[in-house]
Amino acid sequence: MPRLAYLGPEGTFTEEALRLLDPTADRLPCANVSAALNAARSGDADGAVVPLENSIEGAITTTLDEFAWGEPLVINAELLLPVQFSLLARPGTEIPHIKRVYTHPAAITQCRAFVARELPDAVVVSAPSTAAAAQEVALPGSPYDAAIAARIAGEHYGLVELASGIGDRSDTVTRFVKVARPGPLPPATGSDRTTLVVFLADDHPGALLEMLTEFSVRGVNLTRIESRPTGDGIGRYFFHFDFEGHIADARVGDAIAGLHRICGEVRFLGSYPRADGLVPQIKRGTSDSDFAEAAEWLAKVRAGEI
Ligand SMILES: O=C(O)C(=O)C[C@]1(C(=O)O)C=C[C@@H](O)C=C1
Repeated sequence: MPRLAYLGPEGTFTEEALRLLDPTADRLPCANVSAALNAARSGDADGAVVPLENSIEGAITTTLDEFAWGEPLVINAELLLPVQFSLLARPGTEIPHIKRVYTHPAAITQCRAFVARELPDAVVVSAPSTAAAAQEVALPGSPYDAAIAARIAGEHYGLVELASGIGDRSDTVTRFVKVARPGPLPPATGSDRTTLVVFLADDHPGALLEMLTEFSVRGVNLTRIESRPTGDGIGRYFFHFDFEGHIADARVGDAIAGLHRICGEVRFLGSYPRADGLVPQIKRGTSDSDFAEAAEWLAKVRAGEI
């Protein structure tokens, strides 16, 4: 049975995602995303499950940066989890008395309208995770009056639910990924996604356009692009890409090789089945057989046969 590290403690959305991704895995709760990924890197765990992006908040930047800088890890699965938040408190607490709320920063963004409307005077403080917030609020001497977390976290830590479905939108989704140390890749399924981190060789006009061209001319559809600071000064950025297809697909492999030729460093973060099952539209001239036929034709031309 694999042992998977995750953002804990028990009752986080990440735990729910892990249970759905691998129901039989042993679970190793960790204090934060970095600790979960380090457990996978060191071998304390066989892999880890971490949040990557949210339909309201956007990218989880800690995860993006860990993937770019730490010892390499590779994504082998993803999951889209609808997230619903509840306001949880110790028994006897009433909403008008809530002055300090504790929750994960991603939940703060997603419940902004509810907090502004129902808790206008409350201070909202960042917690390492939604379940860590619920666990803390359950302590008798806690400085916090309420937590925003999943209902299940309230049940787990003995809190009462004062309000449910308090997210600004009812259709919020968080995308989670399962990662492991580099090894054999999941086979191509026809409905796959690939993730890369790319560092520029040097800063020059058109550098971003040149990268995008590698995808565009091969008909590779991007599903996420993010720039993140390298830390080397204002204006210094690296890039995170998600796109349709598997590195085993000719158009995808060719685009990645093209980036490798023109960029400073390309870090491959995995090709894995898409959670939404969508099958990409293959643009004319970019299928595997189109690439094979063109390579055959070129070989003949070079051999003087055409
Ligand atoms: O705190 C949790 O429960 C998490 O699993 C983390 C996390 C996130 O990082 O986005 C996951 C889903 C929700 O969007 C809020 C928080």
